[in-house]
Amino acid sequence: MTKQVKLVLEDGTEIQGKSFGAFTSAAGEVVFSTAMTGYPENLTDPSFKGQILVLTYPMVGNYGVPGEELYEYVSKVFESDKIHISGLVINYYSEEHSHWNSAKSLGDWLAEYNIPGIYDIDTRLLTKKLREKGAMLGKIVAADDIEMHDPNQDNLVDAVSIPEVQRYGTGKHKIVLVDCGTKSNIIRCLLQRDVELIRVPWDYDFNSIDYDGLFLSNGPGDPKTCEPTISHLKTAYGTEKPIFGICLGNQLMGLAAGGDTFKLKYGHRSHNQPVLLSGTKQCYITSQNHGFALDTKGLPEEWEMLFENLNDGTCEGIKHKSKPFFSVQFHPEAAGGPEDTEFLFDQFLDLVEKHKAEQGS
Ligand SMILES: NC(=O)CC[C@H](N)C(=O)O
Repeated sequence: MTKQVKLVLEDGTEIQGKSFGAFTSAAGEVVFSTAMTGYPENLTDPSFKGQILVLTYPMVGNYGVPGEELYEYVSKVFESDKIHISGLVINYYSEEHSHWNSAKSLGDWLAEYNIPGIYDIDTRLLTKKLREKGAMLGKIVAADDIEMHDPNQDNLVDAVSIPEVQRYGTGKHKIVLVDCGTKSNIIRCLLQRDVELIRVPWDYDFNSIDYDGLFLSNGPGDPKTCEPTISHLKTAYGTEKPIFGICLGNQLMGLAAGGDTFKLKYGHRSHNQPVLLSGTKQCYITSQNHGFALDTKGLPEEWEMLFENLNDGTCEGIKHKSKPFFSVQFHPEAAGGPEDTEFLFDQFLDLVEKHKAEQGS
């Protein structure tokens, strides 16, 4: 028999729903995503660590969850090796699942990782509330009540990064990937481009490595908790070697440059965020998942805005005016989709190639 559970928000709202996945209580920050597909990718994206995810798309679970498959060293289908959300809130849970690569149901997959799901919730009404009041703390309450918990107080990046250096691939460009909670598709996108990859923990001093290019990954929580990474990045800015950052990586690059970050009211989480390339009329549709943004006002002269969000005018990327350093707030690797901005990986590797040619190496 289906068990009753409730969703409780910090403003006192209580909504009754039905349990699927694990029948357990969980607390976190309640955020919404308007993406229509991609729950296997989203649930395993380490940037969602500590968050209870509300999906506005009304029917969820109907294409099941794929079986694990490897792409060289990392998962081919998921964005990491486990589910990172704290809980899932949906409207209609499809008990039936059918797809060519479906191996299990969404409910069974959540239960495997002891993550609660709640369905029969009017997720669009809930989203309107979150848009009005902003992202809120909340909890899914099963048998036992628990305390609210603000994940942004924790060092979430440390919880999802790797404990020690890992090396992948044998390409001609040596790229250091600073793992603040990297999505697997960043690794796949780099390995498809003639790269030897050195994946290092978030607080590792990568300046001790003789790399050709530096890559800053996405990751969960408040970027200001990444003090060691910001400090190492400041040292890397003293060189001319190419640097590329994505999402949390963009925020860290901005902070290291002297800028500031702030929390957005309810964040950008969807697969259809329009961004404008500065100085052009070229708009790209991008995949996004972030709750903080970079404030460009405080950025020094040598830096400029690279992309702007056309919904709310926030910064979607920055670049250095003379050195090969750039970063984007959206996800060019974009699993699951759209892949329109994947060319940015090629631009990064072109900068690496050019810099090496200039150095005669
Ligand atoms: N996807 C990400 O890297 C998210 C970055 C940061 N944790 C934010 O929410 O803004």
